Parts: sequence; structure tokens; C-alpha cells
Amino acid sequence: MSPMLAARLDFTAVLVLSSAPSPPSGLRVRFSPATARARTRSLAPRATASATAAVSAKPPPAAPLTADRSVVRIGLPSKGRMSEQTLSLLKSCQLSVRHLNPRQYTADIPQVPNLEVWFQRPKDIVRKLQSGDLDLGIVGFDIVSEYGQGSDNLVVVHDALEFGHCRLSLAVPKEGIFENINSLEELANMPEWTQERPMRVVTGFGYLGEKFLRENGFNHFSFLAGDGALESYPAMGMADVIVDLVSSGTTLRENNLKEIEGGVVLESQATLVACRRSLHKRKGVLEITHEMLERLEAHLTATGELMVTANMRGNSAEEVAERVLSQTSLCGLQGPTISPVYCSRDGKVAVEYYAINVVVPQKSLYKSIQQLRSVADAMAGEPPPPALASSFSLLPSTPSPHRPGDRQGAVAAGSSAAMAGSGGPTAVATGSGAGAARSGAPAAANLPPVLLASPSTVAAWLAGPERAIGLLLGRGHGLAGSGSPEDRFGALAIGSGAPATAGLPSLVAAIGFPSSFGLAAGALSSLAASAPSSLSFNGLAAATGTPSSYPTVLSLMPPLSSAGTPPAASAALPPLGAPCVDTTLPTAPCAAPESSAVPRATAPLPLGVLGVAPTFPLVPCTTPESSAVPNAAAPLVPSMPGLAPTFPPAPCAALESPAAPDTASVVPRVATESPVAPTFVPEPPALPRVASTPSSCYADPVRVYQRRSTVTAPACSHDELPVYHPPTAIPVTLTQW
Ligand SMILES: Nc1ncnc2c1ncn2[C@@H]1O[C@H](COP(=O)(O)OP(=O)(O)OP(=O)(O)O)[C@@H](O)[C@H]1O
Ligand SMILES: O=P(O)(O)OC[C@H]1O[C@H](OP(=O)(O)OP(=O)(O)O)[C@H](O)[C@@H]1O
Repeated sequence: MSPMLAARLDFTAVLVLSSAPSPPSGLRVRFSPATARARTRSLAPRATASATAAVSAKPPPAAPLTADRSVVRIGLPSKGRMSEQTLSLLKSCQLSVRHLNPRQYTADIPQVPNLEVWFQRPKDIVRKLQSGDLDLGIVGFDIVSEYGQGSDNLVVVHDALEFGHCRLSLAVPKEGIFENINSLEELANMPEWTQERPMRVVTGFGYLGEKFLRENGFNHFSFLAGDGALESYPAMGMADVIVDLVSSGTTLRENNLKEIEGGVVLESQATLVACRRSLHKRKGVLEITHEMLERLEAHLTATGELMVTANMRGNSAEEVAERVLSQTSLCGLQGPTISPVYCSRDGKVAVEYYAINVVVPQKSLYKSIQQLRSVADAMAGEPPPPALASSFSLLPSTPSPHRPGDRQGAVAAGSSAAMAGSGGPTAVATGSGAGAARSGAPAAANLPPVLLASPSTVAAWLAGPERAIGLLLGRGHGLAGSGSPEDRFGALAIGSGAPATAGLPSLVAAIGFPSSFGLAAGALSSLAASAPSSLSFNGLAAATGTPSSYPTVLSLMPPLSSAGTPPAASAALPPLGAPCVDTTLPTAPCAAPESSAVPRATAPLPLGVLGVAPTFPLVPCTTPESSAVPNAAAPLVPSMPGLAPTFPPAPCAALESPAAPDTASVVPRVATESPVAPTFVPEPPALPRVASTPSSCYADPVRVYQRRSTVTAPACSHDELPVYHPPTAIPVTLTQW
């Protein structure tokens, strides 16, 4: 084995970034061999041990940095499947790439003035990072590993940008001499492979492929380089096995190939990579890297979180806080924000309700809402509501008539007595995206609830105690899916576990996930077409348009009353493609409590989920001295509204003349379309200074980032180079509208 192959993959050196606005001389880039070694070990689960262990550490190329270049350069994929997602990720981080002339390869990012974007083929990005012609780049880890070949001059500063997931895998034909070959070991020991007749491998990853085979005991193999359609080579008799990228596995299956145990060479996804020499030497690279990491981390951390807003009665914010904090799913990142909701009572300002804003993991949204409801009921002196499955309200058994004029792809189903009696699904309604599920619409007044979310979220709901009714759109997105577990859920999964006589759960939700929206719309159309006759479909709007018109918004319907009080029938469907921040679904009439015709039991707990809340972690760890230094993330903060509207309204009157300025400028749709009691969330307090950590940890203010997957060590474990700090310090949220 060559020394090159025997060396280690060492992309994992830490990047030390200064948060202090000190002059460049004060910035330190330091790489700790010890720390890097530790990282390498902890990388093993992501890149298989063999791959991790043997990418060589070639000496860094001696290419000098171009003396006259003062601008920092980042390389982005010019085409292919990574290209669009890269731009979209950056946009989500408020780093919009301005590509004025599509014929040119350069662009800029207005938010980062000294940064020049160069669109390049991914492999060229890696090559140019090595040579120092690019300073930063976004490419798949597979490409970094193959073309970087362990170069010391490459630093993967963020290894999990959460797109472009795939694996580099060895696959063999399902039949013939491979029929009983199911593991790498069995493959290596096949008597067929001799020096004269080696195993022929076709791949576009010659470096990683060869290293992998050598490390796994293969003695007789030969390589054939191929660029595309590698799955055809075995059938054509040109190769015995392939080493290629796999994501869904469909191409392999369709070409009669199979993966085998131990055959994964490398797990990959998009990464942010930097040129080490640039980080050291080129002015501005460190700061820009720092800023990009800040934004990426903020966005990625927040995508699994939702901000839930609810109004509930209470005597004081503290009392509400105590109750809310007693619930396991309502503790937020640091705790809920609780603020008074001002209503007008007899011409005076009164506070009877409090708005709770709390960040919850998307996965436990359902649980959180149940807990909120139970807290709200307890506050009102009532027993907590039953679990969701038994809190369904009975619906009229007559199916709602089909409305011919409804929009395409829109679908919702009323319940039917037949279904309720069958023990099968009691009802289903589906709505798609962007708050389009509008059970409050006249023809949809009897509609059951909608739960539409990403497959994994719905799967969690279905599997959870609530046994929610749901339409799960699996990968197959056929309504009668089969095959993989996800495909099995691709079928309509409704009413599981709901009592046969039950009507509907009290929750209506529609989530528009840009990523799965097309899928959702397709499945909804199929559902409409293939619906059993016992279901009838009413029109619920399915928003269409570009992904950007789907705010990730979840609209929640207040509970139907136990007496079956339908939702107010006043809400009109939003126009197609409208940005639907659909919060206008009050069930109770807006009235002062004393005059309310609606018994307390039916009064809604108004809920709204404000969508993805990117959380901007501020500087996680500094020396005490640095607390005098403005936080590096601070400039991000003032642009955030920090105001979470509450909706729908708490029962109250005199909304026409709010007693205090309203929040219309913040949330115009809510203010104009919904009779919302104004809620005043105090201005966010002045940003606290960065939390201090024991000074023994640091010599000066530093922030260290490295590959996310290696975040295992405690915060301050190294005398000089503290490892990555999980960004939990000071969450600041931005709600996307
Ligand atoms: N199923 C997949 N097949 C190939 N690449 C995938 C897959 N899923 C994610 N990726 C990521 O996308 C990158 C390849 O994208 P794409 O094939 O568009 O790139 P490219 O460099 O333009 O390809 P080519 O060199 O074949 O033109 C891979 O390097 C990998 O990181
Ligand atoms: O597991 P799957 O989801 O089926 O994806 C795997 C396929 O995708 C890629 O090919 P690509 O579409 O880039 O075309 P190519 O073969 O020409 O490279 C890869 O080379 C596989 O062939």
C-alpha cells in the first residue's frame, strides 16, 4: 500500500474563529493535530471506517495565493442536482445569490460585500480550493473526498448542510454468480477472482473505490472509469460490480443490482469546504466563513422547530408560566415567552389572556398542542381535555356535497356513517399547504380535520398515542403504496385507532413543505380521483405556485365543540397561490366572556403555529473579557421582528377600537383579515452579552466550528482549542412570513 493510501483523512481540523472585531493580526487560525485526530475518530460513523482511515494526507499544494486578489471567492455548483438546492439553502440563510447574467460564471451576495461567487463544476470547486483559486465552496462530501484525496489544504468547516444526501456504495448483480453473495466478505472471497481474471469494477470514484477495496481484503480487482449510467455496465458484460452513488436505490433496483452488507464506501451530503491556506492568509476569509457558519447553523438548527403561539387565560404571566413549564413539551429552547394580551373591557384595557410563544420540535408538535390545551383548560378550572383520539367530535353523517367548482387538486372528505360504523377510517380531510385547509369555509363546515405534513412527521403522529388521522405521503406517493416502509405509509392512513363512532379530531392543520409540496399535491389529486364513494370531497384549496409561495405555516383549527358546534362558516378560501398565513378560523364568536353564547367548553384555545423559526444562536462561548465586545451575531438581530402575533382571537370585544397600537405593520394579513385581539409582545430586551464561560477555557474569544457530526466533546475540553459549542446560547427567532 502506498504511503499516500495509508495516511488518514484529515478534513477535520478545527477552525478557530474570533468573534472579536479585532484586526486581522488578532485573528488566529490554529489547527491542533491532537484535536484533529480525535475528530477523525469520531467521524467514523459517517464515512465508513475504512474510508476514513485511508484517504491520504498529501502535502498541501504549494500554489501561492494570488497576491493581488483582495476579494474572497466561494465556488458553488454550476449545474446538476446540487446547484438549485445550494442557492435555496443560501437564500434561507438570507444570503441570496445575485446572478445577473446567467451566461457568466460570477455572481455576488449583496449581504456579504467582499464575497465573489463562482459557479463551477463540483469537482473543479475542490480542485480550485486546493490550489487556492477559491477560498470557500459548497460541494458534496463524496466529491471532496474523491478529488481532495485527503489534502491537508482542505478543511470541511460544515459537514452537514442537510441536502444532497447519498451514499457511495458497492453493488453487485442480483443473479448469476452473485445470487448468494450478500456481504463484502463473501464478495472478497469469491473464488472467481484471480490475478488473471480480477473483479472488474466500474466507478467514477477511482480513488475512494480502490482504497475501499484494498482495505477490505480484495486482492484481485481492476478498475474501469465511467461517468454515468454505471448501472448498465454489468448487464452489458463490461463490469462485474459497480461503485456508484445511491440515494433512493431505485436505479439499482431497476437494473437488477443490489447493495451488500458492508458495501457502503462513504455517506455523503453537501458540505461547506474551505481552503486552509486562505483561512490562514487571506484577509476576510475567516470572517466570511464565520458569518456563513453562523447563518447556516442558525437555519439548520431551526428547520426542525416550530414556534407555537397560543392565548390562554390567566391571572398573571407567572401563573401561566408555571403551568406551561410543568409540561414536558413546552419548555422551548430556554423557556416560553409569555406576554399579556390586551383587550378592551367597558372602554378600559384589560388583561385576561396571555400569549404563549414557545418553540417546539416539529416532531412533538402534536404533543405540545395537547399539552397547551390541557394547560389552558386547567387554567379555566376545567378538567383537561381527553386525548386527541377521544376528543373527536361527532359529525353529521351526511357527506358534504361535492362542489364542482372547486380548485384543482383540492380535496377534503366529509365523514360518513358507513365509515364510522365500519371501524375503518371515520373521516378524512386533506388539505395541502400554506394554510389551504379551510374547514371554516361554508361548504366545508363539517369537514374533518386535516393533518398534512412531511411523511416522517405524520408517521410520528400516526404512531403516537394520538393515533391521528392522517394522509401520509410516502416516497411512492401512490395511494396504495407498497414496498419500503415509507411506501407502505404512502397509502392513505386514516382513522387508525380512532373510535368507530368518533367524528373528528379537533385539529386542523395544513403544512406546506416546499420540499414535499409537489408530492402532496399529486397525491391529493389522486385521492380525489380514487376516493371511495363513501367519502365525498369538498373543495379545499390546494395552493399552487412556486415553492416560495408556500410559507411553512401550519394553521390550526380550534376544537369543535363537544356539542358538535361547527366552525364558523365565515372564512373564505384564499385565492390560489396566495401567501396563506391562514389564521382566520375562530370557532367562537368574538364576544366578551360574560356575553358569550358559547359555553366555556367550546371556547377555543386559539393556536397558531408560525412556521419555521430559524434560531440564531449567538456567540456560544467567550472569555469574560469578551463580553464587552458586541456579539458577532448581533447585526442579525435587529432585523427580526421578535413579534409573534397571536391568533385566532381570544374571545373579546371592541376590536374595532383597540386600546393600544396594533401589530398591523408586522402581520398585515392577520391584522386586516382576522379579528385579532392585539397582542403586545414587549420589544426584545437588549441583547444580553455573550454568556461567559470559565476563563480557563480560553485565552481569547474564540468560536470553533468543525464538522457537525463530530460534535461530541464537551464544550471546553482542550486547553487551547475548545471544540465546537452547540449553539444553544441565546436563541433569537425569526418567523418567516
Ligand atoms: N442519487 C444521486 N446521484 C448522484 N449524486 C447525488 C445523488 N444524490 C445526491 N447527490 C450529490 O449530487 C452530486 C452530483 O450532482 P450532479 O450529478 O448533478 O453533479 P455533476 O458533478 O454535475 O455530475 P456530472 O459530473 O455527472 O455532470 C454528488 O456529488 C452528490 O454529492
Ligand atoms: O439511488 P437513486 O435515487 O436511483 O440515484 C442513483 C443514481 O443517480 C445518479 O445518477 P444520475 O441521475 O446523476 O445520472 P448518471 O448515471 O448519468 O450520473 C447515480 O449515478 C445513480 O445512477
